[in-house]
This record gives sequence, structure tokens and C-alpha cells, in this order.
Amino acid sequence: MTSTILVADDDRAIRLVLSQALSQLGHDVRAASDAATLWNWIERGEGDVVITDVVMPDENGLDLIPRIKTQRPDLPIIVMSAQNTLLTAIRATERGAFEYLPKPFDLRALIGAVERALSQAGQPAPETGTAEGEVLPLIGRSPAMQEIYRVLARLVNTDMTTLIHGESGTGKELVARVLHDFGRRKEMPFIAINMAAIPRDLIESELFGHEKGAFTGAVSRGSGRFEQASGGTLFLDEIGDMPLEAQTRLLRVLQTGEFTPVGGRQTIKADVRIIAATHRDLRQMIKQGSFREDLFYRLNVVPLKLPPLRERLEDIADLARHFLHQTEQEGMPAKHLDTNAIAELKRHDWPGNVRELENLMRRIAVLYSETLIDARIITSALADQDLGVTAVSLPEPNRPAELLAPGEETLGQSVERHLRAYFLAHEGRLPAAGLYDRVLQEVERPLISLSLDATRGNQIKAADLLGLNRNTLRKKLRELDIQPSRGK
Ligand SMILES: Nc1ncnc2c1ncn2[C@@H]1O[C@H](COP(=O)(O)OP(=O)(O)OP(=O)(O)O)[C@@H](O)[C@H]1O
Repeated sequence: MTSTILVADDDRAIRLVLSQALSQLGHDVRAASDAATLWNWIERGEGDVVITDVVMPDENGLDLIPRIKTQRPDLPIIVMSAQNTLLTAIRATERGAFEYLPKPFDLRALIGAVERALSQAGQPAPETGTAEGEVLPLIGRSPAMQEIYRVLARLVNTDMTTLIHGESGTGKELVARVLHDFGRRKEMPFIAINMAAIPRDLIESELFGHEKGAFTGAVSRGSGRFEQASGGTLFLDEIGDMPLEAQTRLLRVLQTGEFTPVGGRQTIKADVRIIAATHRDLRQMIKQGSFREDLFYRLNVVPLKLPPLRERLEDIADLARHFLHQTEQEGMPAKHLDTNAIAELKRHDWPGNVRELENLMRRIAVLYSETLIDARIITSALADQDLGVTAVSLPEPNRPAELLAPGEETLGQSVERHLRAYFLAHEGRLPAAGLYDRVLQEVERPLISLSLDATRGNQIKAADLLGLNRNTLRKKLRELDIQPSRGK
């Protein structure tokens, strides 16, 4: 059966390409260069599918959607746009577009969308309605991010369990927040819990709560994150670090929709949307027996893979400007990046991903007085960062650390776990300035004091062990107020 496809785009080339491709498939194509013509056809009851651009000379295509929906609720609308932001994707979807395609689009993707639209025509789109903020929560227009926006726009108004995968600092938590803030649970709490930051034996009570007397120290009943997130979203960060017993319990909640507090008998209904995230290869962990396969499939209903920053270099300039602008809004003087600075940023490998870039821009805003940032400043700020990278930009947790502490964790991992919890406790705000020195002191104190213990208080031997000059060690002892006691 021949279907009629209505196309509206002020770009002649696009009208031509679409007309040719769709006519070849046997469709009848009518193409207009403005919204008014398209509207005329729709009012007259013509067309089986609409493909419309957003920015047209007479009207914004997004504003047309609600009118079309009122007049012809069953007519599927495919929106194409060069304004490739998350908000365009979300707005198109929330107003009832059948599909959103960022420009430039792959013709096959468009044809696929038309075919799906035709096969589903006549079925009303689900009711939607989300926030209309002007803020752009996610920055980046790379094809990889476009794909994320498309999936997010489809996901926001569902309760589907989502698993976000990506290296540290790629924006997993931010994406989880977007899903919450733009979804129908937005008025209810968003609760995040980081499995790597909580002692393993406390995870179950943190998640599900506990009854009084459930374990030593449980002096009263305590609510867990599932209860606190009720009606809202529960973000399970670093799900790969969840112990197997807790995984079994979580799986049961996902299967039954109910949970039982530790030491309790009564079940409680779990009304939460679950979003999980990990930087680990869960499939590999399944093979090794450290992650439950059945839980993986329950969580991985909709997978989202956030690309590392080095694979979307085209986003770096926008992100860097965005972070500089943020510091400006916090009262720092305005700064701009010149083209060489951007080129220099693109040369870096970004092991800490967007977080590393954010920290770099913040450091530049604070430490450099120049208004125009050039390549030299970038190089120097990146070099500073290499000296203190663990304090500000956290390394990938599974990167081999030099110092192996006995037990499961390397020293670097346990410090990182601690720092993560510390940052997490600030709930999106920044801790007080001077963090670098504070963190180093925290590490320095036990290092020096334990080295002195190991050498039975002998400062000469301790200095040798540490590889410090003896005077430097004495100075440190004074600064850190450590009392060396001989012959311990
Ligand atoms: N696309 C983006 N646009 C703007 N800011 C971003 C973007 N992606 C990440 N960020 C910022 O980068 C920082 C790190 O992001 P986030 O904490 O979400 O990463 P993550 O993947 O959860 O990291 P981790 O695995 O280490 O917990 C945050 O300050 C976040 O706001």
C-alpha cells in the first residue's frame, strides 16, 4: 500500500534526499519548506507520517507537535534537528514525537524510523510531560552523545531499570540524575549509594534497613536506601562492587518488588526506579563468578554506554567552556580559551574523563590570572595535575597501584574508596578549599608514624626507610605533631 509521507525542512538538499529515498521505497512524498504548508496538509487530513525539522522560517517544528497531536493524534511525527542537545531530544519526545533524529542523520536510521512509524500508526503515543528547564544538564554534541540523548529521551518517562556503563568520570551519576530530574518521579527523592564506599558487611542494612537488634550496634530500627528512595529513584553506583549475598537479595527485590529489612520478617513494598552504574566489565565478572548473571540481565534491561572523553574529542571545547562558565558564575573572573588551548586539550588522553577536564578548568580558573588561556597554560596546568592527580582527579580504580597493602585492596584503592565517600558526602557541592594539603597530611601522618614504629622510634632509620632527609623528617614530625617514642 502506498503511504504518504509529509516532509518539512527549509533545507532544499534534505528535502531532495528524503524525497528520492522514500519515493524509491514506493512512498508518495510531499515536501514543504515551511511549517505553514505542512500544517495545511495535516489539517486537510493528508499524510500517514510527518517528518519535520525544528528550526523553520515561520515556526518551530517542536511547537507544531502539540497542534498536530490535538488535530491528528494518530499521525506519527519524526523530528530531525541540528540543535543537537539533550533538551531538544527530550522536548521532541515529551511533546509526543514518535522519533527524534539528530542531524546529520543516517538515511538508513530515518528509513527505519519511517517504517516503524507506519507499522505502528494508529496506536496513540504514551502520555508524557516533563520539566521545561533552560539548563542543559549534559554537554556535548558528538555522535556518541547524540545516541545517549536519543535513548535518554525515550527512557525518562518510563520506570525501566537502566544499567549505565562507563569509565570513571564519564558522567554516569549525572546521567542517572537526568533520568530522575526529567522523569515522572522528579518530585520524589533521588538517592545514590556507592557500593565501593560502604564496608561490605554493612551494604545490606544500608540498602534494606535493619530492625532493632539485627546486629551488634543496631540499637534502633534503621531505614535503608530503598525506603528512603520510596516513590523516587535509587542509584546503585559501582554495582560491580556489591558482595554476592547482597546481589542475591537485590535480585529478589527486583523479582518480587518487595524487600525485608535485615533481621526483620515483614516485607515492604519497593516503589523505586533502579538505575545502576559500573566501570567494571560485568560480563567478565560473571565468568569469574563474582557477579550474578541473573541479576545482570535484570539490571541490563536498557544498557547505556557512556563513551570515554578521548573517544569524543569534539565535545572537549564545549565542555571546557561550560566548566569555565560555571566558575564564572561562582564569582571567578571570566576566562576564554584560544584555539591552541583547545588543540592542546584534545591532545591529552583524559584518563579521568570529564571529571578530569572539570577539575583542570577549575584549577585554571583559580590559579591563573590570565583572561585568555593559551596552550602554554594548559600544558602547565596538566603538568601540575600529574603531580597531584590522586587528590583531585581520581584514577581508574582498577589501574595497577604501586603500593600493595595486604588484603584485597591496594593502598590506592582504599584511599580512593575513602575519597569517593568523602566527595559523595558533599552531595554535589565542593568540599572546603585546601583539600590537597589536607589529604596529603592524612596520608603522611600514619606513614611517618608507622615507619617510626617499624624502626622502633629510630629517626635515622625511619628517614632512610622513607627516603627522606633527616632534617625533613624532623620538620614533618613537628608540623604533624607526632611524638616519636624510642624503643617501642
Ligand atoms: N556530558 C557532561 N556535561 C557536563 N558535565 C558533565 C558531563 N559528564 C560528566 N560531567 C561532570 O563530570 C563530573 C563527573 O561526572 P559523574 O560523577 O557523573 O561521573 P561518573 O561516571 O559517575 O564517575 P565515577 O564512576 O567516578 O563515579 C561531574 O561533575 C559531572 O557533572
